[in-house]
Amino acid sequence: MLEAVDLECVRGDRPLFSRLSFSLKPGELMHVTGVNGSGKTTLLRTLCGLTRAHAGEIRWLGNAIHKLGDDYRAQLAYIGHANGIQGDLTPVENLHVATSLSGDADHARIGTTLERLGLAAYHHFPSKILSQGQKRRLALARLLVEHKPLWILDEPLSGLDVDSVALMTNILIEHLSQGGMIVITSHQEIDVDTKSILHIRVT
Ligand SMILES: Nc1ncnc2c1ncn2[C@@H]1O[C@H](COP(=O)(O)OP(=O)(O)OP(=O)(O)O)[C@@H](O)[C@H]1O
Repeated sequence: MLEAVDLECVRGDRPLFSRLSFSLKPGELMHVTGVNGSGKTTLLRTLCGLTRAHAGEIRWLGNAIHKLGDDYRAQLAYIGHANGIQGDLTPVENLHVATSLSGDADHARIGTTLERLGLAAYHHFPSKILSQGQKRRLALARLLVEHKPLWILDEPLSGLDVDSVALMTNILIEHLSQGGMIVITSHQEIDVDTKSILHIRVT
């Protein structure tokens, strides 16, 4: 379980949010919403341990994440605004590189994952020739190659066409049905079972 207790974040000298508390259990998705600049990315980066909270604590399975360090980071996959794709490498090579530090990555799944995400035809091409939406799909493919219980996703649906949004939604639902947890920002609705969705708005 992921918990935030009385979290407060400040950027520069501007307070973004304070006294933010929630808990996210296996099989649950938290949809973070808010206007541009309200602090959604800051919240996600703080939950990953990449940005320090001004006050409060984040806990994973009851332990403060700053004490768990790498043991916590090994449990999560973070996909931010940037796709983190190396243009001269093929999609397969990119997935190898992106998941190389994951002890539990299943490289045998790379082929079927690229097929599922509609990228099989680009197997041998450098990734720089992919369109923006295809690059986003390649970035998201990492989720299916690694086996991380916690996905923290910043606008994963941005730039995706209608079919790709539906595909990605199915992937999110599958992860939840396997006991995974998801924290996600999106300016669009996420079509998952309302019983497993928590809404949080930063203002
Ligand atoms: N390194 C930084 N130093 C100072 N201020 C920052 C820094 N990073 C972000 N900010 C400020 O913090 C605020 C929140 O930024 P953040 O990226 O978390 O917002 P957001 O809700 O994700 O926005 P968007 O919907 O536009 O992606 C913004 O006003 C931004 O200018």
